[in-house]
Amino acid sequence: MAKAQTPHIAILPSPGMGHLIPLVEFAKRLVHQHSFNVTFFIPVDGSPSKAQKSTLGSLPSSIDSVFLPPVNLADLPGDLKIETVISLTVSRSLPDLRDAFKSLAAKTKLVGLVVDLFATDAFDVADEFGVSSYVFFPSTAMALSLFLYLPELDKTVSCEYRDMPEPVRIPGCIPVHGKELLDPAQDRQNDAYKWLLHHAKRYRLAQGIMVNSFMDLEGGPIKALQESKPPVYPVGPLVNVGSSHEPDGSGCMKWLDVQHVGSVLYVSFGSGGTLSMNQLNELAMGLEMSGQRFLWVIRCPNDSVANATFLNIDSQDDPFEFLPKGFIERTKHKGLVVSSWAPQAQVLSHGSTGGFLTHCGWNSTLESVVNGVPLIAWPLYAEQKMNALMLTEDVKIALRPKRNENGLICRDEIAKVVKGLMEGEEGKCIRTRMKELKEAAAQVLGENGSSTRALSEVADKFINQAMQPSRN
Ligand SMILES: O=c1ccn([C@@H]2O[C@H](COP(=O)(O)OP(=O)(O)O[C@H]3O[C@H](CO)[C@@H](O)[C@H](O)[C@H]3O)[C@@H](O)[C@H]2O)c(=O)[nH]1
Repeated sequence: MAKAQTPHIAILPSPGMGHLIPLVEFAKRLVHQHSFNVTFFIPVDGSPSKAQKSTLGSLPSSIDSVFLPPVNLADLPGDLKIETVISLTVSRSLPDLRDAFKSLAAKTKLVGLVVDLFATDAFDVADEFGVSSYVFFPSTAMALSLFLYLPELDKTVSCEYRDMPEPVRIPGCIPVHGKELLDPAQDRQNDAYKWLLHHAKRYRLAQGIMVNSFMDLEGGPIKALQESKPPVYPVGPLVNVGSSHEPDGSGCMKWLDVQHVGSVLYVSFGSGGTLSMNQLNELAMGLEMSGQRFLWVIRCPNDSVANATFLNIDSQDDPFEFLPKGFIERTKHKGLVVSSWAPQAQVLSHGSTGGFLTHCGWNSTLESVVNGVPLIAWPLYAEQKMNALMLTEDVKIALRPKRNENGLICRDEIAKVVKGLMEGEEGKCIRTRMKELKEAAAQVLGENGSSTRALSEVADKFINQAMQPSRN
């Protein structure tokens, strides 16, 4: 049977909503602006989450999604770092990916595989089918610059990066102290670091790397990346824009509708962030003391890790039980607390939202940028400390509360920073800068904007591959 001629792209996201969401936006653009077909292959180690299913369930018919059979991780020790778990989930899915690739290649013109952060092992499968591999980097150009620089840093530095006396000079970026580098770079003996280095080295094998950022936001690292290989395409900000048809089960939107313009601080720690019991308590008290309106997405506390819900957002316990006694009653005229998940894209685009206290996940940051909402930076894990540094010191669109000597952010500090952002002079400057970036973001994504053009260049590369005689 003759093969359909529409070029087809396979996408393999690393596990985690923060990885899936920007890739879905990327896929929508490939389909709407360049008429490709796309199939997502999703590696999992259990049942897909509700959030994954609803994100993938609402896509246009030219974007298909296939959950690969769940891999078994039961033999692994329970204390593995998230980067190791993610990398092993992908590598153990490769036999199933190979089968899925084979059947897709038999019925379509497969012209490219796009993977993200920790899924470079899938390049081998693409190679077997003569398909080119690309990386979509869902985080900052700064983190990408570090990934590409890491093999050299690894060769030249013998101690732990956190013990280096001098800051690390990532090409094109502001200096970063070793202890602020992303989590898996904090312990070079740990498997998570070995995986990080493994993927970082393999990035050089890609035909191109798309990064979810743009010049006005990250000019320094983007310029540096464009001088290196493989070619880097700044295609961002690609963000979940939400849909007014999404159900408002938590009542967030209805509540926002009756608040004053720009008066509400949205508080959320992304798909995986959790606080310790003590920190949760201080945050509740700090929000109350600030006297500001807030919409808080709350999760059950976790005293040992800060990313407890990263791979499983569907919470079993009731997080409200962990709030200070009487908190909900005392703040009922000022705040709304919702459990586990809110329609964030809609919340950030609502006129009543005037600030965002965020863990600095890059999707959350970009969603705030496209809506012009100023930030309070509260990094927890992954590369979030690097993001917070860049947002406060370099781009200057965030305030950052200070931790005390025990690592806790206390209620007084929280109240001060929240007030500062919502009412103070420092908040005004940040708001102005955010508005400029919002306009710049709209421009780069416009018809002749730089990100639209960068995506067209990538699409041309895929089309060129489609013209080559098929090996699949
Ligand atoms: O209640 C919620 C919470 C989150 N989201 C959405 O989930 C995504 C969360 O993404 P992000 O802010 O990037 O956070 P994480 O899920 O924590 O993302 C992981 O992936 C990012 C991209 O690589 C990294 O920047 C982060 O550090 C890493 O933790 C965003 O689109 C949010 O809109 C919701 O819709 N509702």
